[in-house]
Amino acid sequence: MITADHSVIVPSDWRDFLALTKPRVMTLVVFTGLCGLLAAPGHIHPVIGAIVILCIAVGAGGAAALNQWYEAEIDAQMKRTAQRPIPAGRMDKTNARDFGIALSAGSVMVMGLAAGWLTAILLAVSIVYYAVVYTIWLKPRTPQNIVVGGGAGAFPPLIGWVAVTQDVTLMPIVLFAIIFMWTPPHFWALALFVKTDYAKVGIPMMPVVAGEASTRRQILAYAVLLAPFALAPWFLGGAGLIYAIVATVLSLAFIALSVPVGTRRSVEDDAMKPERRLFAFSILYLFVLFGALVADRLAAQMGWIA
Ligand code: HEM
Ligand SMILES: CC(C)=CCC/C(C)=C/CC/C(C)=C/COP(=O)(O)OP(=O)(O)O
Repeated sequence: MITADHSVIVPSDWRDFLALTKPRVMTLVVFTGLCGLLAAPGHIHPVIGAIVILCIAVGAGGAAALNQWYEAEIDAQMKRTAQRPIPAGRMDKTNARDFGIALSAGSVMVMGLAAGWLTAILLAVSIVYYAVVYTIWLKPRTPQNIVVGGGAGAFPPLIGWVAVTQDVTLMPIVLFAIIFMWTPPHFWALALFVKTDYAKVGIPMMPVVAGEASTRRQILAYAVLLAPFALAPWFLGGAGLIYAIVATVLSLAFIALSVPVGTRRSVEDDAMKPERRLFAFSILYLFVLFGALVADRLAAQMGWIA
């Protein structure tokens, strides 16, 4: 097929549609949603629970497709993103947009019918937050884009929890806050080693606008601030000792890995090892922390701990 600007589109296959949903990033989104659902007090029918998680995955995937539809031109100019289906010429932009809308609308509808409309509204808010508020409004405008926009990725555990309880209480808000505080160090560590790409396309990421030194200090500050949020489920009585121990160890490790990143003055040619290490650990951190929340809850239910 030849498009209006005379570029040739090779027909897409299912792999391209899957790539539009950013499946690797969404594994953690879905995992935190599942943990929110499993850690919530109360009971949900396993089939409904499975539908809830599927809706989070499909909704997040739809939002990611809309993000790539909107950002196709800038993705084409960045090495990291140039091979995505639209910039690589394997997907027509309109198809990507329609796919994103279908997944987003479909997931919200099914969520509403299966788990209630409060849960569906939260899913809809998170989709609009990522695809519109973050992608269209914040990302091209302010270096605080991911601080505010990161809120979108913080919704899944709240959604999973509310699907069970049908109520927004303090615990799911704390889970939201953990991911909210985690996102800046997660992303800025990466932005430090892919900075030149963002600068090229005029995205005002923190290292480009405020400079490396300031970004590094902020990474360390958020890593320290994250610790009390990570421990909050325990001191609020929503999690027990297993969680407290894991959260303490993870928080100390996260701060320890942020110190060399945050205090670094001259960056010798070492391939940004501390930054890469911190980015990789950020992902492990969230998997293990949310996993510990569920393990703690299961252990309490089994009577293994008080
Ligand atoms: C606005 C906030 C965020 C931004 C800007 C961001 C950005 C990124 C980027 C650019 C990557 C590199 C991989 C890629 O190019 O796809 C990445 C990786 C990743 N992100 Fe984030 N992220 C954000 C929030 C989150 C959230 C909330 C989660 C999940 C809770 C998450 C989970 C992951 C995972 C699991 C990876 C590794 C994917 C892989 O192995 O390739 N991110 N993130
Ligand atoms: C349920 C629901 C809707 C969840 C939303 C999940 C969410 C907001 C995840 C954020 C993670 C993500 C893909 C960031 C990429 O940022 P980017 O798009 O700026 O990165 P890019 O430069 O790779 O395009």
